[in-house]
Amino acid sequence: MEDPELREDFARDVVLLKYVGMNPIVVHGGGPDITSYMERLGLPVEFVGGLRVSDPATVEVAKMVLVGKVNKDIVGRINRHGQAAIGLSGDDGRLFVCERTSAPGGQDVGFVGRIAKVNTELLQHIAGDYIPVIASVGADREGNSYNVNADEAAGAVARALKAYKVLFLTDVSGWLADPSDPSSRISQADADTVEEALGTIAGGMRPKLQACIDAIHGGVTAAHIVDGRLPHSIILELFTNEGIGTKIRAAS
Ligand SMILES: Nc1ncnc2c1ncn2[C@@H]1O[C@H](COP(=O)(O)OP(=O)(O)O)[C@@H](O)[C@H]1O
Ligand SMILES: CC(=O)N[C@@H](CCC(=O)OP(=O)(O)O)C(=O)O
Repeated sequence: MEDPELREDFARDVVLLKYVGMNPIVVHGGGPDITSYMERLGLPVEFVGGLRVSDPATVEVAKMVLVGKVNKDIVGRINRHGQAAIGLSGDDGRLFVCERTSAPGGQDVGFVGRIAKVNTELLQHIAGDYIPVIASVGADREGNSYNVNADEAAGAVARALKAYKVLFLTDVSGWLADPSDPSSRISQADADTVEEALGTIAGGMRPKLQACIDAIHGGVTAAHIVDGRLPHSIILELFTNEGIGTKIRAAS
């Protein structure tokens, strides 16, 4: 998603899903953009278990970059391809109620939020006519702002809406049995197998797999991890028999 041409293909594909009668909802992060602005401001960048350590200054940058830059870029592209997109963050219409969370193992990572509640009524209202595009930030009931991992946000939205499917775009070909071997993609797994493996998973794949499990346990039929570097990856995953990434389903 760092490549403008891929972002353009993505927007075109989301519009196509709407045209064929689906109600797509886009939830996005923008970790590399946040990192680049933090570096420009001289702020230290640190991740624990795939989560960015977030002091109040980091949360402020994350909010500015995700809501002001990344969200508007995606909204603009979808609009230009012929469907009206509505940009939202967890703050708008109290879409997300966040709670402070910690990294796996309990390590404090600052103002990193998990999503305790999604305002599904608002989303259902909007998603019938428009394409909601949601930035992964929000606040708690006291008004403290949180940086939310985009996979956690996407999983929570899918679960709350009991979406038919949730797709996670990333920068690898899927869940890899060996992270250093791109050819070791696991094409299908059930949620119990993923749960057993979770303790061994490092980096950004961990919140992604956790979000897949949460979505499946919440009634979502399938969660897919898809290579966002491939043009039209979401169409290929949805409309080909083979699929291109990792598909996770409930244990049968
Ligand atoms: N077993 C694994 N399979 C795939 N990726 C893994 C695995 N373990 C760690 N990773 C790392 O997780 C990263 C994807 O997570 P992340 O960078 O957060 O993705 P995104 O920003 O696309 O949401 C990969 O680029 C890879 O470095
Ligand atoms: C708490 C936390 O880690 N928040 C993420 C939010 C953005 C994100 O998830 O972006 P990607 O989808 O590009 O990884 C961050 O600050 O990077």
